[in-house]
Amino acid sequence: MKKVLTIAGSDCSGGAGIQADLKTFSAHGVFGMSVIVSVVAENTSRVIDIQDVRPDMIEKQIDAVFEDIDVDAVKIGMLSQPDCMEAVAGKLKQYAPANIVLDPVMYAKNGCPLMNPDAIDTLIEKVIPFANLLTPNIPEAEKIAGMSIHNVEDMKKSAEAIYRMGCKNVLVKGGHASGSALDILFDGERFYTFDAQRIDTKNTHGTGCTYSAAIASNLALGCSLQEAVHRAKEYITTAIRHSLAIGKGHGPTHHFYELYQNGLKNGAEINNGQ
Ligand SMILES: Nc1ncnc2c1ncn2[C@@H]1O[C@H](COP(=O)(O)OP(=O)(O)O)[C@@H](O)[C@H]1O
Ligand SMILES: Cc1ncc(COP(=O)(O)O)c(N)n1
Repeated sequence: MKKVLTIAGSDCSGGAGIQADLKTFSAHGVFGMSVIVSVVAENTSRVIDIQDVRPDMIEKQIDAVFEDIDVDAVKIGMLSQPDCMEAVAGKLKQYAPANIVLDPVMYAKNGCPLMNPDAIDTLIEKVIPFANLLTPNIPEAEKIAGMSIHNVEDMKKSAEAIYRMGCKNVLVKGGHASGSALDILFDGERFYTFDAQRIDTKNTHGTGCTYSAAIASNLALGCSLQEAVHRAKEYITTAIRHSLAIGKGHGPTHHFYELYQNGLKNGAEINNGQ
């Protein structure tokens, strides 16, 4: 069985973070493992408080996994402070795992901050260079690239700027744009587009977590990057289409193995081109 690790924050309400990642791993039939970087008291409406795990404890969790188990892919989510980022970066250097997918989480869907804005330089200098794939949404791509994004051309320009920071591939996600749900992948040479119908729902808590965890699962299963993103786009579109009206705010995506299989069989209306 393929083994996939998430290094991220815990969402006690179950829709995002570590919890979304582990549900996504199970739906893909891979063995999920987790290193908790922050404990977040949050729900579908608000973030109440964040307690970061001590950096040496983050390092020890990563050691515990890697000294014992071969890891086929790593998904990295919420890293709230520079010292968490440095702890993770040091261990990525030490263990050099394959297939690192980095989702640079900055805000929850309700607008609450999950990353200290002063940590962005550390993210860029210390963590981004380890990523095989970075998956910013539009506000995150704007912050990292230092530019504003108004259209697809701007998404492409931001992807090029972020690529130059040392990650091997960049996927700028269009969930925060209007029109169809269009994502742009840049591999340093060419752009690839992954487009799906926008689903009219407020229940998008955990979409970015789910998507990056699905990409990491597909890479662990041996897919090429383009195939991994294509399949993950089908997975996230199906998970949003069947998202759950749980809680009073932005409800979570739905992870359900049979649903995933049916979604794939029915073809989840994904167009990918170049
Ligand atoms: N309402 C929607 N309908 C269909 N796809 C969506 C919708 N909202 C987001 N997506 C897709 O979900 C994935 C996650 O994107 P996004 O919501 O931008 O990330 P994040 O959770 O990091 O803000 C992307 O593939 C995006 O295109
Ligand atoms: C612990 C944690 N990590 C990440 C997110 C953002 O989730 P998303 O951008 O996928 O809605 C979150 N709300 N909580």
